[in-house]
Amino acid sequence: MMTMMMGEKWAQLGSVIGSIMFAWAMFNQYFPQQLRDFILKYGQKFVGFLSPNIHITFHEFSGEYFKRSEAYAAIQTYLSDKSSMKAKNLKAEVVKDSSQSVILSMAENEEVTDEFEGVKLLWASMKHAPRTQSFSWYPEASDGKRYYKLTFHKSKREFVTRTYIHHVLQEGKEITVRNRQRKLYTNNPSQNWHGYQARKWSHVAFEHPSTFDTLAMESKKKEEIKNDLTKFSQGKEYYKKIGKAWKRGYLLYGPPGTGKSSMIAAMADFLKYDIYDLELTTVKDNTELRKLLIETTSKSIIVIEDIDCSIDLTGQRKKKKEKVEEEEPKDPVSKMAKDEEEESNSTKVTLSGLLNFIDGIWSATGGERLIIFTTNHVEKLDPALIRRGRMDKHIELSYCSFQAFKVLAKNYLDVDSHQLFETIGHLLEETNITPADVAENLMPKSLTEDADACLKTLIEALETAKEEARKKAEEDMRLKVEKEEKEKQQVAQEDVKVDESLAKEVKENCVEVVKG
Ligand SMILES: Nc1ncnc2c1ncn2[C@@H]1O[C@H](COP(=O)(O)OP(=O)(O)OP(=O)(O)O)[C@@H](O)[C@H]1O
Repeated sequence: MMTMMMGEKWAQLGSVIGSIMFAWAMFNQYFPQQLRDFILKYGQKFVGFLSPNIHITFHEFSGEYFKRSEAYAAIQTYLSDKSSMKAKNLKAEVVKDSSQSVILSMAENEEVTDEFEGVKLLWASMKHAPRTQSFSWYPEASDGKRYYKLTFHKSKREFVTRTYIHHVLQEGKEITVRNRQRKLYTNNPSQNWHGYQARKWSHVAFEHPSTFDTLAMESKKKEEIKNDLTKFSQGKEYYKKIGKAWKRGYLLYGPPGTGKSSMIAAMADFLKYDIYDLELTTVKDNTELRKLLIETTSKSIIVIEDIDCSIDLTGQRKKKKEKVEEEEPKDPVSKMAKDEEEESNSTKVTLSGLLNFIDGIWSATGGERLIIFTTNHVEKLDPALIRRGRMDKHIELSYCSFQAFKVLAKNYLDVDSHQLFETIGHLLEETNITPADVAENLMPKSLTEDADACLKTLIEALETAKEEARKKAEEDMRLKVEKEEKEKQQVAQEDVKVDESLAKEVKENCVEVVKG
Protein backbone atom coordinates (compact mmCIF):
# COMPACT_ATOMS: atom_id res chain seq x y z
CA MET A 1 0.00 0.00 0.00
CA MET A 2 2.74 2.35 1.11
CA THR A 3 4.83 1.45 -1.96
CA MET A 4 1.86 2.15 -4.27
CA MET A 5 1.33 5.62 -2.78
CA MET A 6 5.02 6.42 -3.18
CA GLY A 7 4.91 5.25 -6.78
CA GLU A 8 1.94 7.57 -7.52
CA LYS A 9 3.74 10.52 -5.96
CA TRP A 10 6.85 9.90 -8.12
CA ALA A 11 4.66 9.66 -11.21
CA GLN A 12 2.97 12.99 -10.36
CA LEU A 13 6.33 14.66 -9.72
CA GLY A 14 7.66 13.30 -12.99
CA SER A 15 4.72 14.70 -14.95
CA VAL A 16 5.09 18.12 -13.22
CA ILE A 17 8.79 18.23 -14.13
CA GLY A 18 7.96 17.11 -17.65
CA SER A 19 5.36 19.90 -18.03
CA ILE A 20 7.81 22.53 -16.71
CA MET A 21 10.51 21.40 -19.12
CA PHE A 22 8.02 21.43 -22.00
CA ALA A 23 6.85 24.95 -21.07
CA TRP A 24 10.52 26.12 -20.76
CA ALA A 25 11.35 24.67 -24.19
CA MET A 26 8.27 26.41 -25.73
CA PHE A 27 9.23 29.65 -24.02
CA ASN A 28 12.76 29.50 -25.43
CA GLN A 29 11.64 28.47 -28.90
CA TYR A 30 8.65 30.71 -29.60
CA PHE A 31 9.25 33.84 -27.57
CA PRO A 32 11.58 36.40 -29.16
CA GLN A 33 14.86 37.12 -27.30
CA GLN A 34 13.82 40.64 -26.22
CA LEU A 35 10.53 39.45 -24.80
CA ARG A 36 12.29 36.57 -23.02
CA ASP A 37 14.78 38.99 -21.41
CA PHE A 38 11.93 41.30 -20.41
CA ILE A 39 9.88 38.48 -18.80
CA LEU A 40 12.93 37.06 -17.01
CA LYS A 41 13.99 40.47 -15.69
CA TYR A 42 10.59 41.37 -14.28
CA GLY A 43 9.96 37.79 -13.16
CA GLN A 44 13.14 37.93 -11.09
CA LYS A 45 12.16 41.33 -9.72
CA PHE A 46 8.78 39.97 -8.70
CA VAL A 47 10.32 36.94 -6.98
CA GLY A 48 12.85 39.26 -5.33
CA PHE A 49 10.04 41.45 -4.07
CA LEU A 50 8.41 38.47 -2.39
CA SER A 51 11.67 37.07 -1.01
CA PRO A 52 12.96 38.20 2.40
CA ASN A 53 16.58 37.82 1.16
CA ILE A 54 19.04 40.22 -0.42
CA HIS A 55 21.74 39.17 -2.89
CA ILE A 56 25.05 40.84 -3.67
CA THR A 57 27.22 39.64 -6.52
CA PHE A 58 30.98 40.00 -6.86
CA HIS A 59 32.24 39.41 -10.40
CA GLU A 60 35.70 38.09 -11.16
CA PHE A 61 36.44 40.42 -14.07
CA SER A 62 35.29 43.94 -14.43
CA GLY A 63 35.98 47.06 -16.46
CA GLU A 64 37.02 47.56 -20.03
CA TYR A 65 40.32 45.70 -19.71
CA PHE A 66 38.94 42.76 -17.78
CA LYS A 67 40.99 43.51 -14.73
CA ARG A 68 40.67 40.75 -12.15
CA SER A 69 38.68 42.11 -9.26
CA GLU A 70 40.62 42.34 -5.99
CA ALA A 71 37.39 41.81 -4.06
CA TYR A 72 36.73 38.55 -5.93
CA ALA A 73 40.25 37.31 -5.19
CA ALA A 74 39.93 38.24 -1.50
CA ILE A 75 36.54 36.48 -1.23
CA GLN A 76 37.96 33.40 -2.95
CA THR A 77 40.77 33.25 -0.41
CA TYR A 78 38.42 33.94 2.49
CA LEU A 79 36.06 31.17 1.41
CA SER A 80 38.89 28.76 0.65
CA ASP A 81 39.19 27.63 4.29
CA LYS A 82 35.46 27.32 4.82
CA SER A 83 34.77 25.55 1.55
CA SER A 84 37.57 23.02 2.05
CA MET A 85 35.81 22.02 5.30
CA LYS A 86 32.19 22.19 4.14
CA ALA A 87 31.67 22.18 0.36
CA LYS A 88 31.29 18.88 -1.48
CA ASN A 89 32.62 20.01 -4.85
CA LEU A 90 35.98 21.68 -4.72
CA LYS A 91 38.27 23.11 -7.32
CA ALA A 92 42.07 22.99 -6.95
CA GLU A 93 44.08 25.82 -8.47
CA VAL A 94 47.81 26.38 -8.62
CA VAL A 95 48.35 29.92 -7.42
CA LYS A 96 51.43 31.93 -8.37
CA ASP A 97 53.49 33.43 -5.55
CA SER A 98 51.83 31.37 -2.84
CA SER A 99 53.58 29.19 -0.27
CA GLN A 100 50.81 26.63 -0.70
CA SER A 101 51.17 24.54 -3.83
CA VAL A 102 47.42 24.39 -4.50
CA ILE A 103 44.51 26.47 -3.23
CA LEU A 104 41.12 24.83 -2.87
CA SER A 105 37.99 26.78 -3.65
CA MET A 106 34.32 26.07 -4.22
CA ALA A 107 33.44 24.57 -7.58
CA GLU A 108 30.77 26.34 -9.65
CA ASN A 109 27.22 26.12 -8.31
CA GLU A 110 28.47 25.14 -4.86
CA GLU A 111 27.21 26.87 -1.75
CA VAL A 112 28.74 27.37 1.62
CA THR A 113 27.39 29.04 4.76
CA ASP A 114 29.34 31.44 6.90
CA GLU A 115 28.56 32.79 10.35
CA PHE A 116 29.92 36.10 11.62
CA GLU A 117 28.92 37.75 14.91
CA GLY A 118 25.95 35.39 15.14
CA VAL A 119 24.61 36.23 11.64
CA LYS A 120 24.27 33.45 9.08
CA LEU A 121 25.17 34.17 5.46
CA LEU A 122 25.17 32.10 2.32
CA TRP A 123 27.85 32.24 -0.36
CA ALA A 124 27.38 30.65 -3.76
CA SER A 125 29.92 30.27 -6.52
CA MET A 126 28.26 30.88 -9.90
CA LYS A 127 29.17 31.16 -13.54
CA HIS A 128 27.40 32.79 -16.51
CA ALA A 129 27.91 30.63 -19.59
CA PRO A 130 29.48 32.66 -22.42
CA ARG A 131 26.83 33.72 -24.96
CA THR A 132 29.13 33.62 -27.97
CA GLN A 133 32.47 32.00 -28.54
CA SER A 134 34.76 34.94 -29.12
CA PHE A 135 38.49 35.39 -28.94
CA SER A 136 39.88 37.18 -25.92
CA TRP A 137 43.34 38.05 -24.72
CA TYR A 138 42.11 36.96 -21.30
CA PRO A 139 41.25 33.24 -21.49
CA GLU A 140 39.88 33.28 -17.93
CA ALA A 141 37.44 36.02 -18.85
CA SER A 142 36.22 34.39 -22.07
CA ASP A 143 35.62 31.12 -20.25
CA GLY A 144 32.30 32.40 -18.89
CA LYS A 145 31.95 34.97 -16.13
CA ARG A 146 32.51 33.67 -12.66
CA TYR A 147 31.07 35.43 -9.68
CA TYR A 148 30.22 34.97 -6.02
CA LYS A 149 26.70 35.57 -4.79
CA LEU A 150 26.17 36.54 -1.17
CA THR A 151 22.67 35.98 0.23
CA PHE A 152 21.42 37.27 3.57
CA HIS A 153 18.21 38.31 5.29
CA LYS A 154 17.09 41.85 4.51
CA SER A 155 17.07 42.75 8.22
CA LYS A 156 20.90 42.40 8.15
CA ARG A 157 21.45 44.80 5.26
CA GLU A 158 23.30 47.41 7.29
CA PHE A 159 25.41 44.87 9.19
CA VAL A 160 26.47 43.15 5.98
CA THR A 161 27.23 46.25 3.93
CA ARG A 162 28.99 48.12 6.72
CA THR A 163 30.74 45.39 8.70
CA TYR A 164 30.65 41.92 7.18
CA ILE A 165 31.92 42.70 3.67
CA HIS A 166 34.74 44.78 5.10
CA HIS A 167 35.64 41.85 7.39
CA VAL A 168 35.66 39.36 4.48
CA LEU A 169 37.86 41.54 2.26
CA GLN A 170 40.26 42.37 5.08
CA GLU A 171 40.55 38.76 6.22
CA GLY A 172 40.95 37.54 2.62
CA LYS A 173 43.82 39.97 2.02
CA GLU A 174 45.48 38.98 5.28
CA ILE A 175 45.28 35.27 4.40
CA THR A 176 46.82 36.08 0.99
CA VAL A 177 49.72 37.86 2.70
CA ARG A 178 50.14 34.95 5.14
CA ASN A 179 50.21 32.39 2.33
CA ARG A 180 52.36 34.50 0.05
CA GLN A 181 55.65 32.96 -1.03
CA ARG A 182 58.19 35.23 0.59
CA LYS A 183 61.14 36.42 -1.45
CA LEU A 184 64.76 37.16 -0.83
CA TYR A 185 66.01 40.00 -3.01
CA THR A 186 69.66 40.77 -3.63
CA ASN A 187 71.21 43.67 -5.54
CA ASN A 188 73.64 41.69 -7.67
CA PRO A 189 75.21 43.44 -10.63
CA SER A 190 73.68 42.28 -13.90
CA GLN A 191 74.89 43.17 -17.38
CA ASN A 192 72.37 44.59 -19.80
CA TRP A 193 72.75 44.34 -23.59
CA HIS A 194 74.86 47.50 -23.78
CA GLY A 195 77.34 45.77 -21.51
CA TYR A 196 76.50 48.30 -18.79
CA GLN A 197 76.53 46.91 -15.25
CA ALA A 198 73.00 47.68 -14.10
CA ARG A 199 72.37 47.02 -10.45
CA LYS A 200 68.88 45.96 -9.70
CA TRP A 201 67.09 43.53 -7.46
CA SER A 202 66.89 39.87 -8.37
CA HIS A 203 65.00 37.42 -6.18
CA VAL A 204 64.68 33.81 -5.11
CA ALA A 205 62.09 32.14 -2.88
CA PHE A 206 62.92 32.79 0.74
CA GLU A 207 62.73 29.60 2.76
CA HIS A 208 64.92 30.14 5.80
CA PRO A 209 63.99 27.67 8.58
CA SER A 210 64.62 30.06 11.47
CA THR A 211 61.56 31.24 13.42
CA PHE A 212 61.08 32.81 16.84
CA ASP A 213 60.37 29.30 18.14
CA THR A 214 63.75 28.01 17.01
CA LEU A 215 65.65 31.14 18.07
CA ALA A 216 67.77 30.56 21.16
CA MET A 217 67.14 33.59 23.34
CA GLU A 218 65.58 34.51 26.69
CA SER A 219 61.81 34.24 26.31
CA LYS A 220 61.25 37.69 27.86
CA LYS A 221 63.47 39.34 25.28
CA LYS A 222 61.85 37.35 22.49
CA GLU A 223 58.36 38.44 23.58
CA GLU A 224 59.48 42.05 23.79
CA ILE A 225 60.76 41.96 20.19
CA LYS A 226 57.62 40.20 18.95
CA ASN A 227 55.41 42.80 20.63
CA ASP A 228 57.44 45.59 19.12
CA LEU A 229 57.06 44.08 15.64
CA THR A 230 53.32 43.55 16.08
CA LYS A 231 52.87 47.13 17.25
CA PHE A 232 54.82 48.37 14.25
CA SER A 233 52.94 46.25 11.70
CA GLN A 234 49.59 47.45 13.06
CA GLY A 235 50.70 51.06 13.32
CA LYS A 236 49.50 52.39 9.97
CA GLU A 237 47.12 54.93 11.52
CA TYR A 238 49.63 55.91 14.20
CA TYR A 239 52.41 56.71 11.72
CA LYS A 240 49.91 58.63 9.61
CA LYS A 241 48.80 60.61 12.65
CA ILE A 242 52.32 61.61 13.63
CA GLY A 243 53.22 62.37 10.00
CA LYS A 244 56.17 59.99 9.76
CA ALA A 245 57.20 57.33 7.26
CA TRP A 246 55.90 53.91 8.30
CA LYS A 247 59.33 52.45 9.01
CA ARG A 248 61.34 51.18 11.94
CA GLY A 249 65.06 50.76 12.26
CA TYR A 250 66.73 47.92 14.15
CA LEU A 251 70.38 47.56 14.99
CA LEU A 252 71.41 43.97 15.73
CA TYR A 253 74.84 43.66 17.26
CA GLY A 254 76.92 40.94 18.84
CA PRO A 255 79.82 38.58 18.12
CA PRO A 256 79.69 36.30 15.04
CA GLY A 257 77.48 33.24 15.46
CA THR A 258 75.12 34.73 18.05
CA GLY A 259 72.12 34.64 15.71
CA LYS A 260 71.85 38.02 13.97
CA SER A 261 70.96 36.48 10.60
CA SER A 262 68.70 33.92 12.31
CA MET A 263 66.89 36.78 14.06
CA ILE A 264 66.27 38.57 10.74
CA ALA A 265 64.83 35.38 9.24
CA ALA A 266 62.62 34.92 12.32
CA MET A 267 61.37 38.50 12.00
CA ALA A 268 60.55 37.99 8.31
CA ASP A 269 58.71 34.78 9.16
CA PHE A 270 56.79 36.46 11.99
CA LEU A 271 55.65 39.43 9.88
CA LYS A 272 55.46 37.51 6.58
CA TYR A 273 57.66 40.16 4.96
CA ASP A 274 60.09 39.87 2.06
CA ILE A 275 63.77 40.49 2.61
CA TYR A 276 65.97 42.86 0.60
CA ASP A 277 69.59 42.01 1.31
CA LEU A 278 71.33 45.24 0.36
CA GLU A 279 75.00 44.75 -0.47
CA LEU A 280 76.27 48.31 -0.15
CA THR A 281 79.79 47.60 -1.39
CA THR A 282 78.44 46.96 -4.89
CA VAL A 283 76.37 50.16 -4.97
CA LYS A 284 78.11 52.79 -7.07
CA ASP A 285 76.74 55.98 -5.57
CA ASN A 286 73.88 57.58 -3.69
CA THR A 287 71.81 57.91 -6.88
CA GLU A 288 71.98 54.16 -7.46
CA LEU A 289 71.15 53.53 -3.82
CA ARG A 290 68.13 55.81 -4.02
CA LYS A 291 66.91 53.90 -7.10
CA LEU A 292 67.29 50.56 -5.33
CA LEU A 293 65.42 51.81 -2.28
CA ILE A 294 62.55 53.19 -4.37
CA GLU A 295 62.15 49.75 -5.97
CA THR A 296 61.64 47.97 -2.63
CA THR A 297 58.06 46.97 -2.02
CA SER A 298 55.88 47.42 1.02
CA LYS A 299 55.93 44.74 3.75
CA SER A 300 59.63 44.21 3.49
CA ILE A 301 62.81 44.17 5.54
CA ILE A 302 65.85 45.91 4.12
CA VAL A 303 68.97 44.35 5.58
CA ILE A 304 72.45 45.82 5.56
CA GLU A 305 74.82 43.29 7.13
CA ASP A 306 78.15 44.11 8.73
CA ILE A 307 77.52 47.81 8.38
CA ASP A 308 80.98 48.62 9.77
CA CYS A 309 82.62 46.79 6.85
CA SER A 310 80.40 48.00 4.05
CA ILE A 311 80.26 51.76 4.26
CA ASP A 312 82.12 54.91 5.21
CA LEU A 313 80.80 55.10 8.75
CA THR A 314 81.82 58.63 9.48
CA GLY A 315 80.03 59.91 6.38
CA GLN A 316 80.58 63.40 5.02
CA ARG A 317 81.01 64.99 8.40
CA LYS A 318 84.58 63.81 8.88
CA LYS A 319 85.58 64.82 5.36
CA LYS A 320 84.35 68.35 5.91
CA LYS A 321 86.34 68.59 9.13
CA GLU A 322 89.47 67.31 7.43
CA LYS A 323 88.96 69.76 4.59
CA VAL A 324 89.25 72.72 6.96
CA GLU A 325 92.46 71.38 8.45
CA GLU A 326 94.06 70.47 5.11
CA GLU A 327 96.05 73.05 3.25
CA GLU A 328 94.80 74.09 -0.17
CA PRO A 329 97.43 73.06 -2.85
CA LYS A 330 98.98 76.01 -4.67
CA ASP A 331 99.77 74.57 -8.14
CA PRO A 332 96.78 74.11 -10.55
CA VAL A 333 97.52 70.41 -11.37
CA SER A 334 97.40 69.29 -7.70
CA LYS A 335 94.34 71.49 -7.13
CA MET A 336 92.50 69.81 -10.04
CA ALA A 337 93.46 66.32 -8.79
CA LYS A 338 92.19 67.25 -5.32
CA ASP A 339 88.89 68.59 -6.69
CA GLU A 340 88.38 65.38 -8.69
CA GLU A 341 89.03 63.25 -5.62
CA GLU A 342 86.56 65.30 -3.60
CA GLU A 343 83.92 64.96 -6.27
CA SER A 344 84.31 61.19 -6.41
CA ASN A 345 84.08 61.04 -2.61
CA SER A 346 80.93 63.12 -2.58
CA THR A 347 79.17 60.67 -4.94
CA LYS A 348 80.09 57.61 -2.88
CA VAL A 349 77.49 55.96 -0.66
CA THR A 350 77.62 57.24 2.88
CA LEU A 351 75.71 56.01 5.89
CA SER A 352 74.50 59.48 6.76
CA GLY A 353 73.34 59.88 3.15
CA LEU A 354 71.53 56.56 3.32
CA LEU A 355 69.78 57.37 6.59
CA ASN A 356 68.93 60.87 5.49
CA PHE A 357 67.01 59.96 2.40
CA ILE A 358 65.36 56.76 3.64
CA ASP A 359 62.79 58.96 5.37
CA GLY A 360 62.17 61.08 2.31
CA ILE A 361 61.72 58.22 -0.13
CA TRP A 362 59.58 56.03 2.05
CA SER A 363 57.28 58.80 3.21
CA ALA A 364 56.43 59.32 -0.44
CA THR A 365 56.04 55.69 -1.49
CA GLY A 366 54.02 54.54 1.54
CA GLY A 367 53.79 51.03 2.95
CA GLU A 368 55.63 49.51 5.84
CA ARG A 369 59.33 48.71 5.89
CA LEU A 370 61.84 47.62 8.48
CA ILE A 371 65.47 48.49 8.07
CA ILE A 372 67.96 46.31 9.88
CA PHE A 373 71.67 46.93 10.31
CA THR A 374 73.94 44.28 11.75
CA THR A 375 77.42 44.64 13.13
CA ASN A 376 79.93 42.61 15.10
CA HIS A 377 81.55 45.82 16.37
CA VAL A 378 78.97 48.23 17.71
CA GLU A 379 81.75 50.28 19.33
CA LYS A 380 83.06 51.23 15.87
CA LEU A 381 79.81 52.93 14.85
CA ASP A 382 79.43 56.69 15.10
CA PRO A 383 76.84 57.21 17.89
CA ALA A 384 75.20 60.02 15.91
CA LEU A 385 74.37 57.59 13.13
CA ILE A 386 72.68 54.99 15.31
CA ARG A 387 70.85 57.36 17.62
CA ARG A 388 67.20 56.59 18.44
CA GLY A 389 64.92 57.81 15.72
CA ARG A 390 67.36 56.54 13.13
CA MET A 391 67.86 53.12 14.67
CA ASP A 392 64.79 52.83 16.89
CA LYS A 393 65.68 49.59 18.61
CA HIS A 394 69.09 48.22 19.49
CA ILE A 395 69.15 44.47 20.09
CA GLU A 396 72.19 42.76 21.53
CA LEU A 397 72.68 39.15 20.47
CA SER A 398 75.06 37.67 22.95
CA TYR A 399 76.75 34.48 24.10
CA CYS A 400 74.60 31.48 24.93
CA SER A 401 72.72 31.69 28.22
CA PHE A 402 71.14 28.70 29.97
CA GLN A 403 67.67 29.66 28.72
CA ALA A 404 68.95 29.95 25.16
CA PHE A 405 70.66 26.55 25.54
CA LYS A 406 67.33 25.00 26.62
CA VAL A 407 65.70 26.21 23.37
CA LEU A 408 68.53 24.62 21.37
CA ALA A 409 68.34 21.37 23.37
CA LYS A 410 64.60 21.17 22.67
CA ASN A 411 65.10 21.89 18.95
CA TYR A 412 68.10 19.67 18.33
CA LEU A 413 67.52 16.79 20.76
CA ASP A 414 63.88 17.14 21.72
CA VAL A 415 64.72 17.17 25.44
CA ASP A 416 63.18 19.58 27.96
CA SER A 417 65.22 18.46 30.95
CA HIS A 418 68.16 16.19 31.64
CA GLN A 419 70.46 15.37 34.56
CA LEU A 420 73.38 17.00 32.69
CA PHE A 421 71.54 20.33 32.41
CA GLU A 422 72.80 21.50 35.81
CA THR A 423 76.46 20.98 34.88
CA ILE A 424 75.88 22.70 31.54
CA GLY A 425 74.16 25.62 33.31
CA HIS A 426 77.21 26.18 35.57
CA LEU A 427 79.65 25.90 32.67
CA LEU A 428 77.64 28.38 30.57
CA GLU A 429 77.87 30.92 33.41
CA GLU A 430 81.67 30.60 33.40
CA THR A 431 82.23 30.48 29.62
CA ASN A 432 81.52 32.62 26.59
CA ILE A 433 80.27 30.30 23.87
CA THR A 434 78.09 31.33 20.93
CA PRO A 435 74.71 29.68 20.23
CA ALA A 436 76.22 28.62 16.86
CA ASP A 437 78.93 26.62 18.69
CA VAL A 438 76.40 25.12 21.12
CA ALA A 439 74.16 24.14 18.20
CA GLU A 440 77.10 22.56 16.40
CA ASN A 441 77.90 20.40 19.45
CA LEU A 442 74.29 19.38 20.01
CA MET A 443 73.89 18.07 16.50
CA PRO A 444 74.15 14.24 16.49
CA LYS A 445 77.18 13.21 14.42
CA SER A 446 75.87 9.72 13.66
CA LEU A 447 72.57 7.85 13.71
CA THR A 448 73.53 6.09 16.93
CA GLU A 449 74.42 9.24 18.87
CA ASP A 450 71.65 10.01 21.36
CA ALA A 451 70.85 13.06 23.53
CA ASP A 452 73.12 11.80 26.32
CA ALA A 453 76.13 11.59 24.04
CA CYS A 454 75.45 15.00 22.45
CA LEU A 455 75.14 16.69 25.85
CA LYS A 456 78.42 15.08 26.95
CA THR A 457 80.08 16.38 23.75
CA LEU A 458 78.80 19.85 24.62
CA ILE A 459 80.18 19.56 28.18
CA GLU A 460 83.59 18.64 26.77
CA ALA A 461 83.44 21.62 24.39
CA LEU A 462 82.46 23.92 27.26
CA GLU A 463 85.29 22.63 29.44
CA THR A 464 87.78 23.09 26.60
CA ALA A 465 86.46 26.62 25.99
CA LYS A 466 86.72 27.35 29.73
CA GLU A 467 90.29 26.06 29.84
CA GLU A 468 91.24 28.05 26.74
CA ALA A 469 89.66 31.18 28.21
CA ARG A 470 91.64 30.63 31.45
CA LYS A 471 94.88 30.20 29.52
CA LYS A 472 94.11 33.27 27.41
CA ALA A 473 93.36 35.33 30.52
CA GLU A 474 96.69 34.18 32.04
CA GLU A 475 98.55 34.98 28.84
CA ASP A 476 96.86 38.40 28.62
CA MET A 477 97.84 39.08 32.23
CA ARG A 478 101.43 38.00 31.55
CA LEU A 479 101.62 40.23 28.48
CA LYS A 480 100.12 43.14 30.43
CA VAL A 481 102.64 42.77 33.26
CA GLU A 482 105.46 42.43 30.70
CA LYS A 483 104.29 45.58 28.92
CA GLU A 484 104.05 47.54 32.18
CA GLU A 485 107.52 46.31 33.15
CA LYS A 486 108.94 47.41 29.80
CA GLU A 487 107.29 50.81 30.10
CA LYS A 488 108.74 51.22 33.60
CA GLN A 489 112.21 50.30 32.32
CA GLN A 490 111.85 52.74 29.44
CA VAL A 491 110.86 55.54 31.82
CA ALA A 492 113.80 54.68 34.10
CA GLN A 493 116.21 54.69 31.14
CA GLU A 494 114.86 58.04 29.97
CA ASP A 495 115.25 59.41 33.53
CA VAL A 496 118.91 58.27 33.54
CA LYS A 497 119.45 59.93 30.15
CA VAL A 498 117.88 63.18 31.40
CA ASP A 499 120.03 63.06 34.57
CA GLU A 500 123.17 62.46 32.51
CA SER A 501 122.49 65.34 30.11
CA LEU A 502 121.61 67.63 33.03
CA ALA A 503 124.85 66.69 34.78
CA LYS A 504 126.75 67.35 31.54
CA GLU A 505 125.08 70.73 31.14
CA VAL A 506 125.83 71.72 34.75
CA LYS A 507 129.47 70.61 34.32
CA GLU A 508 129.86 72.66 31.14
CA ASN A 509 128.31 75.73 32.78
CA CYS A 510 130.67 75.37 35.75
CA VAL A 511 133.73 75.19 33.43
CA GLU A 512 132.57 78.34 31.65
CA VAL A 513 132.09 80.16 34.98
CA VAL A 514 135.59 79.14 36.11
CA LYS A 515 137.05 80.29 32.77
CA GLY A 516 135.15 83.56 32.97
N1 LIG B 1 70.35 32.57 18.74
C1 LIG B 1 70.37 31.50 17.94
N2 LIG B 1 69.32 30.66 17.93
C2 LIG B 1 69.32 29.58 17.14
N3 LIG B 1 70.34 29.22 16.35
C3 LIG B 1 71.40 30.01 16.34
C4 LIG B 1 71.47 31.19 17.13
N4 LIG B 1 72.65 31.78 16.91
C5 LIG B 1 73.30 31.02 16.03
N5 LIG B 1 72.57 29.95 15.67
C6 LIG B 1 72.96 28.89 14.73
O1 LIG B 1 74.24 29.25 14.21
C7 LIG B 1 74.21 29.49 12.81
C8 LIG B 1 74.90 30.82 12.51
O2 LIG B 1 74.15 31.88 13.13
P1 LIG B 1 73.84 33.28 12.43
O3 LIG B 1 74.33 33.28 11.03
O4 LIG B 1 72.43 33.63 12.67
O5 LIG B 1 74.79 34.20 13.32
P2 LIG B 1 75.27 35.67 13.04
O6 LIG B 1 75.31 36.35 14.36
O7 LIG B 1 74.45 36.29 11.98
O8 LIG B 1 76.74 35.45 12.52
P3 LIG B 1 77.62 36.41 11.57
O9 LIG B 1 77.85 37.68 12.30
O10 LIG B 1 78.87 35.60 11.37
O11 LIG B 1 76.84 36.58 10.31
C9 LIG B 1 72.75 29.52 12.43
O12 LIG B 1 72.55 28.88 11.21
C10 LIG B 1 72.06 28.78 13.54
O13 LIG B 1 71.98 27.42 13.22
